Amino acid sequence: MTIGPVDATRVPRYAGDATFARLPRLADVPDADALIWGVPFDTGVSYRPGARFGPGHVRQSSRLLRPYNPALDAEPFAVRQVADAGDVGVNPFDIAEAVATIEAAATDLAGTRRRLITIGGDHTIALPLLRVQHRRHGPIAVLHFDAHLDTWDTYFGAAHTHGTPFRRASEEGLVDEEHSVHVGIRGPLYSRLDLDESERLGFTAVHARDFARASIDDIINRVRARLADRPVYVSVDIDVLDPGFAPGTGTPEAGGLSSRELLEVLRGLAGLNVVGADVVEVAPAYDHAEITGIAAAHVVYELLSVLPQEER
Ligand SMILES: N=C(N)NCCCC(=O)O
Ligand SMILES: [Zn+2]
Ligand SMILES: [Zn+2]
Repeated sequence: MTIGPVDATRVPRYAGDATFARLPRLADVPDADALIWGVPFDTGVSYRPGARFGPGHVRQSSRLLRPYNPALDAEPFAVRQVADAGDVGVNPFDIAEAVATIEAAATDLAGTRRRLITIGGDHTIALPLLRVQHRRHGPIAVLHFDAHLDTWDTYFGAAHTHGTPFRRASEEGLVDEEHSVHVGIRGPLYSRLDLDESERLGFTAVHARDFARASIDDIINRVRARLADRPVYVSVDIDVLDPGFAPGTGTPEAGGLSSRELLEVLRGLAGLNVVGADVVEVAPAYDHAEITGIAAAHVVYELLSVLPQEER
């Protein structure tokens, strides 16, 4: 038996602590197979700040989630123990120190077998999270949902920013270069070389405009063929969604995915070896009516729903 969320038929959803989905805290369970935790860090942003408030906002927006997922016939909180591990305290004034702190905290939390779903924070945090996965699994098939490539080199000379984590990860050998893919890419680039560079670093791309022509099943097939049977890390930048579906983010780009499209592609990952995930770039100051927070909460819920069953 797992300890699940607070029962919403007994305690109204709006009452009490906002852990993710009203799940127990890590300290309140004997052990956990999967953890939701927050990394409130946004010193790596190039435009609108505020993703440091993402974890609290996504938790607040997750109060309405229910235990049964009909789309996958799944009970994500019953088949494994899921707990909320709270937030890590990171230095907002020193990016290198923050990256090291995140790596150490993720290593501790993951232990030898727990799967981590991390709520950001800006996209800088994907680098230390991928280092932890690489130590456990070797090169990782990265499934990266984003409007942006995030394979740029530096900003103002800074190597660790939210536009550069996947270049650093590829340079460090963390990325399985035969099995990684961006989904949702769109918008103006600095140069046509940006796309070539991203391919050289190991990423193919499903562009946002492909969703206008291909079916969701075609897209899922393309993604699954690329990921094959490798350990998969899923990094979801909420700006992969159209600004109409996710206004609360720092670098919005027109012409993105609908929430329905993103959730369907995530459901299409069932059966793959998803070893961990993050959901980043939720900046509540630009959100309205929790639109972005609710989308992010559902993304986390679908990710939990496709995690492989643990052997306990
Ligand atoms: N990772 C996110 N959300 N954005 C990267 C944008 C980098 C730029 O300002 O060109
Ligand atoms: Zn982005
Ligand atoms: Zn990003």
